[in-house]
Amino acid sequence: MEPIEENPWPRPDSDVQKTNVSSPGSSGQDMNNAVPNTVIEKHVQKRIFKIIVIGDSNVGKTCLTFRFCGGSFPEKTEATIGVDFREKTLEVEGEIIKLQLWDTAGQERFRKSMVQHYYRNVHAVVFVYDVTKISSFENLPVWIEECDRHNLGRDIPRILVGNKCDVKDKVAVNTNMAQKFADTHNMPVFETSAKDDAETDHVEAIFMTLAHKLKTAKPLMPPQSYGGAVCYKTDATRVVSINKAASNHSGNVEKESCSC
Ligand SMILES: Nc1nc2c(ncn2[C@@H]2O[C@H](COP(=O)(O)OP(=O)(O)OP(=O)(O)O)[C@@H](O)[C@H]2O)c(=O)[nH]1
Repeated sequence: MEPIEENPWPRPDSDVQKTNVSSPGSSGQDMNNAVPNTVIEKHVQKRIFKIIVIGDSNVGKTCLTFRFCGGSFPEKTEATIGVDFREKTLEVEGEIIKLQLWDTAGQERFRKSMVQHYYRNVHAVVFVYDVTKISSFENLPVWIEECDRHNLGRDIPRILVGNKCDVKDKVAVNTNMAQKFADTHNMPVFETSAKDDAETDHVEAIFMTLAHKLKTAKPLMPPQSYGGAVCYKTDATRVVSINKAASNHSGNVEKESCSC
């Protein structure tokens, strides 16, 4: 028997719960009396938020995103070429949302042709510096400038993360400096370590803070698709219709996507 689809638009990013419903006493061998298993697929629509993670090479962008999405510190990393994607689905105040983290290359030579793509339809930005390397902190204005150059609205949530706090004897950027900079640029600052297992919850909390901001943020974007994912417009009307579909599984949500 064909699967019953409650939502006519299966999407690569949808959560699919498969429930096998079989009749008690049925046997796969007696096909006349058997009630074959029916697979009910429930596709839960969810909002996807694109977050770009930027900062100098070697500050730990890959490790931070890996820690958040994978729950561990990668044993070995190599310089990111272009961009890597990591995703995590979260429940925020009753709504299932997906954070799509774009781990961008810090090295100029690995960024060149990709930069336009990073900045398209961004919902939030994470600036990362290395607390043990002053130059990575001093370069932050360059990264902010790059955001401005690509017309990233000032209303888009931004956070600052000082990484590698586990290397306590080599701290070159103290908390006061970081806080002052963050205040000037109107964003919260977090100091953490992707490496230290004891900081796992803290890394999680940082991204959760962002997720909360995004959930309550004012709608900005038309629906877009990229990398196989579909991102929905976050205007109030849209949110209502997505939430409704998610809660009653009626599936009658207009699917929108575009190429960008
Ligand atoms: N001690 C310590 N080392 C870290 C931490 N995070 C990352 N590293 C190390 O820093 C180096 C660079 O980490 P990556 O995550 O690859 O840095 P990146 O910012 O993604 O670098 P690019 O891809 O070149 O932009 C690696 O050797 C990591 O093991 C941390 O919290 N503490």
